[in-house]
Amino acid sequence: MGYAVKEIFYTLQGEGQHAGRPAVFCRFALCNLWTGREADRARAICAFCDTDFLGTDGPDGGRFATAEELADAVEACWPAGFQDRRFVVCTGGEPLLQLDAAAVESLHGRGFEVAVETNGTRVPPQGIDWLCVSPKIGTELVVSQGDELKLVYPQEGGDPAQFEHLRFASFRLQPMDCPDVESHTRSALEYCLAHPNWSLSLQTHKQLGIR
Ligand SMILES: C[S@@+](CC[C@H](N)C(=O)[O-])C[C@H]1O[C@@H](n2cnc3c(N)ncnc32)[C@H](O)[C@@H]1O
Ligand SMILES: Nc1nc2[nH]cc(C(=O)O)c2c(=O)[nH]1
Ligand code: SF4
Ligand SMILES: [Mg+2]
Repeated sequence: MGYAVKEIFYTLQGEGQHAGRPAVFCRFALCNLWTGREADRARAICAFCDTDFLGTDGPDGGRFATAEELADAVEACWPAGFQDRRFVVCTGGEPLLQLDAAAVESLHGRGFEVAVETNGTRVPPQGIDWLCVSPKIGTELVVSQGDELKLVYPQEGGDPAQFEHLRFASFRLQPMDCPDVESHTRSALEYCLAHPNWSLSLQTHKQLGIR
């Protein structure tokens, strides 16, 4: 079987509670809510995606036959000589189409804390250290607990209140990046001010001009 990975890179986590923290990003290929092809975007279940996850041709991307090979590739991106506070963010595409307990275990074996960014439509494997769920309106959410619920805002039919009963340690609104991002940022921050159980998540890597 193995793992199809678009790219692996070292950067700062740009979003959510860990924003600013150095991390290796492992971007898995494929998603269940969009093919990744621009021609299909308009009819995709998730049509606002800001990411190219198609194929395995990105920097340090490829097909990894085993969990150990995948973990080797992640470890190779962490600065040499630093053993502590190793952090990997598994994203995509939808990482939970591929990330399994064996991969989490191999990453743990190399000292990585394992974070996942998921759309919440697939059951996560055991052992994940930080679970960030970003629900997409019109899909069935099968993950009802985690560390962070990060809702892209606004989404049609996506009243944040519908998620508040779920067991997440924090709730965040992330302004939808598109030509209207400024007005979306304004409305997200106004929502947070009026509903202080929600916090704002900005995509700081885009402001910083890093990956
Ligand atoms: C590209 S997705 C990959 C992980 C997973 N498929 C998911 O949707 O959570 C990573 C994060 O970017 C967010 N995102 C995607 N497109 C966005 C956009 N146009 N504006 C703001 N956030 C976006 C997603 O909601 C998710 O939190
Ligand atoms: N720097 C940086 N932070 C991120 N946080 C979540 C991302 C993602 O695409 O999942 C992302 C990303 O693509 N880059
Ligand atoms: S679920 Fe995530 S990766 Fe898939 S299309 Fe939506 S934002 Fe992109
Ligand atoms: Mg991104």
